[in-house]
Order: sequence, then structure tokens, then C-alpha cells
Amino acid sequence: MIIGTSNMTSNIDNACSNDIGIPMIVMMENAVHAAMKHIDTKIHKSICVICGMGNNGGDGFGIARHLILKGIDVKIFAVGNINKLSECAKINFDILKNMDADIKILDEINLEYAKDRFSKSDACIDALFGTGLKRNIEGIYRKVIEAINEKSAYTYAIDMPSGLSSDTGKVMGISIKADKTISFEFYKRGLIEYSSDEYKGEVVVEKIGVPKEIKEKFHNYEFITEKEDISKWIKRRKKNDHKGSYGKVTVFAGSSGFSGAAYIAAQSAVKTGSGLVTLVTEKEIQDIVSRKLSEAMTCSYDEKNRVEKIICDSDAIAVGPGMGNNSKTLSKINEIMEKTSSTLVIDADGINSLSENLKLIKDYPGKVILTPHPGELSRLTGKSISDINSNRIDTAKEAARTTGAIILLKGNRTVITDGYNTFVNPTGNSAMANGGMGDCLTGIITSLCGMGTEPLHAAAAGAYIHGYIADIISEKQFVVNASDIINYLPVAIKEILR
Ligand SMILES: NC(=O)C1=CN([C@@H]2O[C@H](COP(=O)(O)OP(=O)(O)OC[C@H]3O[C@@H](n4cnc5c(N)ncnc54)[C@H](OP(=O)(O)O)[C@@H]3O)[C@@H](O)[C@H]2O)[C@H](O)CC1
Ligand SMILES: [K+]
Repeated sequence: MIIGTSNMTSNIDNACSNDIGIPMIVMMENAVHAAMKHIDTKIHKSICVICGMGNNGGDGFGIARHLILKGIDVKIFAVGNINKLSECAKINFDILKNMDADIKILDEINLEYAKDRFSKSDACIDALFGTGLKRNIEGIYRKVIEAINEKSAYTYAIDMPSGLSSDTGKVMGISIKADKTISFEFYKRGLIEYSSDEYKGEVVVEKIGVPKEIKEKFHNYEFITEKEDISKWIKRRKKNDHKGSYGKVTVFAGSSGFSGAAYIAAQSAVKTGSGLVTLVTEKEIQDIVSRKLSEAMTCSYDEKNRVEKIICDSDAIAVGPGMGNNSKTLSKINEIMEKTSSTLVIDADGINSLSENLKLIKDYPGKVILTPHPGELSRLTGKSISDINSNRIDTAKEAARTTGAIILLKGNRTVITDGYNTFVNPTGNSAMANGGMGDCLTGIITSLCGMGTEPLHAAAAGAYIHGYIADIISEKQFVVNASDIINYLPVAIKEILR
């Protein structure tokens, strides 16, 4: 699904009306019908609709009309200078007037009356501002938003909670706190950033009839990953395939006390479907891990010639889980980079040890995927964790462009980007917030790369599958561990590809 910005909304509106002749009022009526699907008129029998002067307000007036037609007790409040109504908002406003609807201008004088109505209604619909919000909210608008937040029993926000920037998710002075946001055509970029979490409630996105060609003309190459994407990106297994068809992958992982990370990363690659998986690790933990790994092979760093051959033969290599942030890890990365140009998936200690040596990535002839959590990205970029988390998409894109790596920024709504194409992952939940999850993700992504999935897509698909499994398991379990994910991988991938 395309991620949308305010610019895209206005470009698309113009293209729909000017290039293909869909009048704006038709788009608005589509938006109204789309919104009506999500307003629960079985429960909400009395509703206040609060409208601004732009097209978001126009949507609100249209919704009010349809609610009246359904027999709902509707009070409509218009906030702002009525002479400044947008063309389509005016059409819907005039219709309500002609219908003798209960419509009032909401100003300082009748603010108390409005508050009383808000508190006596089952729900309020916020149609003050959508993608056209331009500056900080002040004056009567601020007071109205405060009143809705204070009095409304249940608040629907149309397209965006009024007060949130649709591009950045930042609060422009004050914002509606919605229970449900009904957004049109795109998942708005601002709703992805963490700052919107407190305000957006449940988010639904409805199509409003924008032709595919127009949407594709104006998007910014930012997407929410969907199940259908994964099934396009992962190679299907064919009848006459053999293990050589599914890639040889190598996992450099583990150290004394961290054998679990090595096991998890290697076993995740096995269960994702790699043809052959080899774990390369410290001699002292090799035995412990190989007892657990029945399908993957193991090799110790001491077997120098064998390690060299394994590196050269690998289609993709994971480095980092449980290796320790030290010069040894860095020298392993160096050694690998000198011998191959296969895709490298670098996680955990691998990322930390590269922080001071980013030039290595730039000079590497193959693709590198870095999978940092915000703390690791902070060490890599010098930005604070709070700066990273308040602007996750742009920070990840910038890091990808400066390092030359594909960045997978972990966290709720993981961001995956090569700096130009960006995917935001919709799956996963906090039941998976426990040790070993990152090692598991590294194994999945490396396996997909080894099977021939393009690295950016492998990273996005890996994140999706990882979270998809956790979403299923967490319906029955309080916590989801890496071993749960590993066991479910073959079933989940089959399900997703079906
Ligand atoms: N393609 C689609 O997705 C469609 C979406 N629709 C809906 O239209 C809005 C966008 O409508 P637009 O008219 O561009 O913008 P808004 O209604 O969100 O806001 C513009 C009005 O708000 C005033 N404004 C802006 N910021 C402030 C502020 N801080 N304080 C006070 N007033 C503000 C602005 O006034 P100006 O003085 O700045 O001109 C406008 O009056 C989209 O979100 C959807 O809901 C269409 O229905 C169909 C197509
Ligand atoms: K709104």
C-alpha cells in the first residue's frame, strides 16, 4: 500500500479532475461513502459533526447528510469563516441548509452550547482539517479541539486527526485524540511516525476511486508491505528443484556465552528454506551448537581453509549475532568482505563494530543489509534515539544513503529502505520483544537473500514474515519467543505464498 503525503493528495486531486475528468465532488462523495462504512450507526445514534472550511470539512458535511438519511440525530458545527468554504465544501454545506439540517457556526459565543452537545452525543466526527493543515492551531480551532477531546464519548477523525501533520505526524499545537481515524486512499505518512500513536486510535484506509495510474504517477516510493508483495518476491519451489536451487548461506555468529544467538540465526535460515546452511563460530561453542543443529553444518574459525571456501561459495552471509563488539568481529567482517561480493546481512555486534568503519560498506562491491535497532542506529549515525524515533522514515533513508547499505530500522513498524525505496512493516507486536528475535530475523533475511530474493525485498519480506508469525502466535500466547517463530516459519511462508 502506498504511503501518502499532503502533496500527493493535492496532486492526485488535481490529476483526477484535470487529466481524467473526475470532478472533485465525485471524489468527495466517494470519500463520504467510504467513511460511512466505518461509522457505527448501530451504537452511535446521536452524532456531532464538526467541520472546517476546506475539503476535509466538505467530507464532514457529506457524512452528516448520509447520517441524517440513516435517521441518526445529527448536529453539525461549522468552524471558520463561511465565506471561505472550499467549492466542494460549499456544495455539501448548501445541501444541508436546503435539507433544514441542524447546522450552526461554532464560534466563541456558542462554544458552551457546542460542548454541551458534544457531551450529550454518542460520538463526534472530526472533519476540521485533513491533509491541508498548514500551520499551528490557535484561537477558536484550538478551543474546539480541546472541547472535543474533553467531551466526546467516541471520536472519529476524517482522513487525519485534526492537528496532526499528515506528513510528519507532529502535533501542530494541539490535536484531536481519535478513537478511529478513517483515512482515504493512502496510509498517511504522519500516521506511521510514533508521535501519532497517542492521537490516531484505530486506523482504517479506504479507497475513494483514484485510478491506479494516477496513484503510481505521484507516489514517493514509500509503501506499507503487504502479503501480496511477499508472494511476488519469494521464489516458488518447483518440481525439479534441488537443494542447490535454494541457496547456500553462511551464518557467522556466537561466542562464549552467546551460543543461543548462533543457533537461532542458523536454525531460522534452515527453517526459512535455504538449501544449505553453515554456521561458522568459535571452536569453544561449536560442539554445543552443533548438537542442537541437525540440518545445518558447523565450522570453527580455526579451520581457515574451510572457512575461506565456505565464504567464497556462499550466496548470502549473516554476520554479527552474539559475536561481541570487538576487533575480532570487525576483522571477520573484513575477511568476508575481501573474499566475496555476496549479500551480507549484518546485525547486532556486527553493526556496532562497523560504526567507526563505515567506509568498508561503501567500498564493498556487493549489497549490505544492516538491521539496527534505534540504539545501534544512534551509534551508527550519531543521532539521539529520540531524534531517530521521532522521524523514523527519514532517518532510516538518510542512513541508507550515507552508508550505502540497506537499512532495516527495527521497532514497531520497522522501516526498510535503500534510501530511495522504502517499506514500512505492518506486522508484529510487543509479545515478541525478547532476546533472540533479532537473530531470528537475521537468519530469515539471509536465507531469503540466498534463495535469490532481491536484498531490499528480502529484508522487507523477512520483517513481514517474522511479525506475521508473532501476530498469529500471540493470539494464544502471552509471549512469543524466537523458537516459536522458528517452528512456525515453514507453515507461515506457505500460508503467505498461497
Ligand atoms: N484525494 C483525496 O484523498 C481526497 C481527499 N479529500 C479530503 O480533502 C482533504 C484535504 O482538503 P484541503 O481542502 O486540501 O485541506 P483541509 O480541509 O485539510 O484544510 C484546509 C482548510 O484548513 C484551513 N487551515 C489549514 N491550517 C489551518 C490552521 N492551522 N488553522 C486554521 N485553519 C487552517 C485552510 O485555511 P487557509 O486559511 O489556510 O486557506 C483551509 O480552509 C483531505 O484530507 C480529505 O479529507 C476530498 O474529500 C476528496 C479527495
Ligand atoms: K480531520
